[in-house]
Amino acid sequence: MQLDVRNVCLTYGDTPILNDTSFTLEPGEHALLLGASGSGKSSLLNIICGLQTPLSGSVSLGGEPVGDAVRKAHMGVIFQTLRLVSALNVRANLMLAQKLANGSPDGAKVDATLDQLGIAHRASARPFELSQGEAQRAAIARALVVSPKLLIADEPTSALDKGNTRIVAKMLIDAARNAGASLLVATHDDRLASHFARTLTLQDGKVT
Ligand SMILES: Nc1ncnc2c1ncn2[C@@H]1O[C@H](COP(=O)(O)OP(=O)(O)OP(=O)(O)O)[C@@H](O)[C@H]1O
Repeated sequence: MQLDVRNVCLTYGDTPILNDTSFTLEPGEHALLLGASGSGKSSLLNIICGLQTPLSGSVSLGGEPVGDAVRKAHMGVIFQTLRLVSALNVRANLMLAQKLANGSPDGAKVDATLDQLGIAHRASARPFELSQGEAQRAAIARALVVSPKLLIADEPTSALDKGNTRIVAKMLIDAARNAGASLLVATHDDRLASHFARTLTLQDGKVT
């Protein structure tokens, strides 16, 4: 599904954050969204997910305007703070994501995804019992079990050292490729650029 970001503007109060920003991401394409801290990456991802409304402009996925329904049906999102549900173990977090996406949990897919990401042995653990790396992989698994057409990750490697940064970047790229999903990863970490064929830069409110 093509992601189409069209002439998006956003301000917080009088402060301009996004200034007539446009780009497209083709089906299956992988891109890095690079920008300094505070440049507006998370705000732009929130708008792309339909969690935040821009001042003007539009975002569509596969020709449909984004919103709750499109996000739940077609997007897997890995938030900067992961946002795993602390009352549920890892496996139940993934099942819940499937229920919210299309109402029908698929235990076999959940188990296969945990296995693929190397955390099947932590399926019964609650989020606070996980290491940072395990929690990150659990969040990636949760984004993947809904069979997304677009996988979005916000600063997925901010807490990681160089070795683990490379591992997580490769994990996201492989996972998106296996799922046939497009991938958009936002980061201020330009070390990730070497892993991506395309880099979008967010600067002064514009993506270039
Ligand atoms: N809800 C909000 N109300 C007012 N200002 C906000 C709000 N959310 C973000 N901002 C401000 O807008 C700017 C862009 O924030 P945003 O989180 O989108 O940037 P970012 O590029 O993701 O930053 P980081 O890499 O540090 O996470 C920052 O100056 C931030 O303080």
